[in-house]
Amino acid sequence: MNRGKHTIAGLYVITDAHWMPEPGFLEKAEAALRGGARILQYRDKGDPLRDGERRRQQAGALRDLCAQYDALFVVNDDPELARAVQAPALHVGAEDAPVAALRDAFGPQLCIGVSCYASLDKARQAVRDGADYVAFGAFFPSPSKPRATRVDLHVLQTARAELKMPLVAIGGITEDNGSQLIAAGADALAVISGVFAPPSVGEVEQAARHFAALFDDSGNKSKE
Ligand SMILES: Cc1ncc(COP(=O)(O)OP(=O)(O)O)c(N)n1
Ligand SMILES: Cc1ncsc1CCOP(=O)(O)O
Ligand SMILES: [Mg+2]
Repeated sequence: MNRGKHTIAGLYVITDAHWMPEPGFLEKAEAALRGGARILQYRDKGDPLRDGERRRQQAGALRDLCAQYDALFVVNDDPELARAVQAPALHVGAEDAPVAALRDAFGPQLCIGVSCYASLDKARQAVRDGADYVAFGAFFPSPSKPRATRVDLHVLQTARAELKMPLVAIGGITEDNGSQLIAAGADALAVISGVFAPPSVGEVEQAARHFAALFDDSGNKSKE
């Protein structure tokens, strides 16, 4: 499905300050885009007030990078930051602003993604409230968020059968286990450590390339 000119499909990478320390943060992000990531989320768990300037700088740089690679840029959690850098997309979860209020405040142009964990009811509500995609997970143990709710594959299969909405899978996704999520109905795989844990930009690009190839092998789901 499209929001503007972007399709919610393919490799969806999420930044992480632990795996992407400065210096080198932007270089790793660009390596993932070079490797074929179609969506990039800026996820920074710093304090929006204390770290505001750094967050605006990093988000602005990532927005420009995504435009250069024709990838969708997503801000996590923070509607003010999304507005400040004119991000085309925002991702929210249970502790963040409600989708209906965001849709009212931002209008139809903003792409809004919603975390639904293991809950089909949350996904149904998100669809009613105007979400553009829903995310389920964690499907596997996550090195980046070890306490994340675990989700069974059948939740994704049921969502696929019921919802006419792009589905994103997240949590402990690797080059080895990703294809079963695509087979179960995921349109996009959201990945942190599987792409960004390797120390060098060359390895990050290579990891992204391997994830992106999972979509080519499964009927070109990443293409229109
Ligand atoms: C694509 C995607 N899916 C899920 C999440 C998790 O969102 P949330 O539950 O709000 O947790 P935090 O990421 O904010 O810690 C996500 N960010 N992206
Ligand atoms: C933000 C988030 N929400 C559920 S799992 C997760 C982290 C995913 O990171 P990784 O790909 O390293 O498991
Ligand atoms: Mg959140």
